[in-house]
Amino acid sequence: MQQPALKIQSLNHYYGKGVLQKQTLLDINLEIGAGEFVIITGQSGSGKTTLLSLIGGLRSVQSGSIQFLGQELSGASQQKLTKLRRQIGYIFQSHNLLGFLTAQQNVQMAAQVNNNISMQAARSRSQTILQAVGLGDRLNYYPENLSGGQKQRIAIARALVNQPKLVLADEPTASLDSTSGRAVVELMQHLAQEQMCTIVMVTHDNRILDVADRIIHMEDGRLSYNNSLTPARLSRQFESNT
Ligand SMILES: Nc1ncnc2c1ncn2[C@@H]1O[C@H](COP(=O)(O)OP(=O)(O)OP(=O)(O)O)[C@@H](O)[C@H]1O
Repeated sequence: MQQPALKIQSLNHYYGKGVLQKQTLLDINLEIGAGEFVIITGQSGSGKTTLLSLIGGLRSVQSGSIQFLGQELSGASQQKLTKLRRQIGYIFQSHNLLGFLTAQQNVQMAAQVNNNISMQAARSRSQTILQAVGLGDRLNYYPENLSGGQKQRIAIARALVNQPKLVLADEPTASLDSTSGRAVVELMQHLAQEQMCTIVMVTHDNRILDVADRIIHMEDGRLSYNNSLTPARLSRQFESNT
């Protein structure tokens, strides 16, 4: 069987110390396949962002195990975590673009930070990916002159420019109207399929759930159900069988 992109076993997480300690994640067990698009839903405070940040190597694993492409995150050195993070693209609700850089410079900088590639190659790669997200005519625009949906598309381009194996997205459509939100997730779905990239997305946005292969629900720090047959998965299975 193909190695899963993510394998999470007996994961627990706590905030605070002593009598103030509070358990936020309880015995999470989960496998996510390569190229799978998984959406995590759940009420505010149920632990979604904590889980995402642990998967992304942005927090230390306290108890249990997370394997990303067979590599253990628990107890990993900073050097190893930095290397693993380079294979992950992050997209957050606030796109965190740098206002003094153009669309193209924002993406190019990500390409240059993560790779030992020439400035020329980084420029060309950032132009190509911005064209792919439909912003070929906005390369030299500053974020303040672009719409929310366009800024989020730059954030997607930035997350995907290094062809990561995994994209983690936390509420990427929260600040968008429904049309732009839908366009943004469909674009992620499309690009990720092209690059065989796994996506784990946290969202409260019920209008976009159908793009996922699997929807995972969290409740009070636990996975409460694991629905594996979404319409997107059924149609992908159908396409691969025909
Ligand atoms: N840095 C922190 N220190 C202490 N407690 C925290 C910290 N971050 C989160 N928590 C608590 O852990 C629990 C889970 O938070 P988390 O942000 O993971 O939930 P969430 O499901 O992503 O919520 P939301 O949908 O509101 O973003 C909450 O009770 C929260 O108050």
